[in-house]
Amino acid sequence: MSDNALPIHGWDKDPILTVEHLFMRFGGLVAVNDLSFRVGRGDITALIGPNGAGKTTVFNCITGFYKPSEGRLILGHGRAPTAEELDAVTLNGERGLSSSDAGVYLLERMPDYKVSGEAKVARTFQNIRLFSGMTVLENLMVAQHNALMTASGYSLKGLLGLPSWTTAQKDATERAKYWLDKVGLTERADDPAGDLPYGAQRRLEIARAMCSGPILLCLDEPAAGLNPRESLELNELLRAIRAEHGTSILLIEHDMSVVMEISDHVVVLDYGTKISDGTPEAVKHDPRVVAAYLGVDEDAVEAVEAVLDEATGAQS
Ligand SMILES: Nc1ncnc2c1ncn2[C@@H]1O[C@H](COP(=O)(O)OP(=O)(O)OP(=O)(O)O)[C@@H](O)[C@H]1O
Repeated sequence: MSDNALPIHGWDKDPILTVEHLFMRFGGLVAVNDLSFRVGRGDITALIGPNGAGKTTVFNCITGFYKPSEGRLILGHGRAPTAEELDAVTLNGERGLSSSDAGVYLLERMPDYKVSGEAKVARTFQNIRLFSGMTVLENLMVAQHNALMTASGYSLKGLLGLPSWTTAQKDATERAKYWLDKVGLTERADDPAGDLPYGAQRRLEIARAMCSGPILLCLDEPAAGLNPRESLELNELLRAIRAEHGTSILLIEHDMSVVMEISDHVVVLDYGTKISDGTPEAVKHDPRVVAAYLGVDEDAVEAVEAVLDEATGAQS
């Protein structure tokens, strides 16, 4: 490579998700403005930016809660789709195309339940959305409701107690127990989810998302409201999900220490427009990023400067 050549990043070589020219308009407000970026397969990618930058709107477009005004959202199962496969799906008006070793899905054409069920993209929300009156274990079983309904032939096989149904039910229970253990909540399995402390509810939300077997996990501010010890545990959990399950992770996060600590790739938005895209190291030294945060308020200025100083000090 010559000195002038730009490095080729993993997210460019093997993207699991490619966001192309995404626009989202609410009346006259352009919340997302011609946004393009890639999420690398097996990477932890952070989407950051000041309040109101458009991060949650991007998540809502990716996960089928909003239909984008314009743009293409390409998800590749197994490997990045070839140009021919992509053209075939785009031109024939289909939502997706799958073969034995790969699949390509155009998420902007899919409703939310198909984004989770078929494209295998799971998400958590900025405000916790558990079924607080149900037990911790029941929350994880409900997450697998669609798969269980399919296995039960929409009740008939379940009523008859056919083997395919009993096996599916056993698998769902095992999966729920596995994730309870992973997030350290086995002891609380029979307690109402609403009785858990805040940090445990956040972990349960991640466990619930993982029970649907996603290939891409989208987390909206997973560290919000966590104390420093819980933040460290969250970092470990996300690393384990990536390492042991190969799940790619896209997260929105305001906590810069979490972002800089665990991300492979950071994309920065301001007023709906991408202002920076690169490694955490490159992004944190990008003057456009610092300026965007400095433009928010004094608390943000101090927070950004403190993280920059700490990160720079740690390296020198
Ligand atoms: N359903 C909606 N209708 C109208 N405007 C909306 C809607 N959803 C979001 N917006 C607007 O779009 C812009 C981006 O909002 P969004 O919630 O995506 O930002 P954000 O970066 O996630 O902010 P935060 O960090 O505060 O959560 C804001 O101006 C917001 O008011």
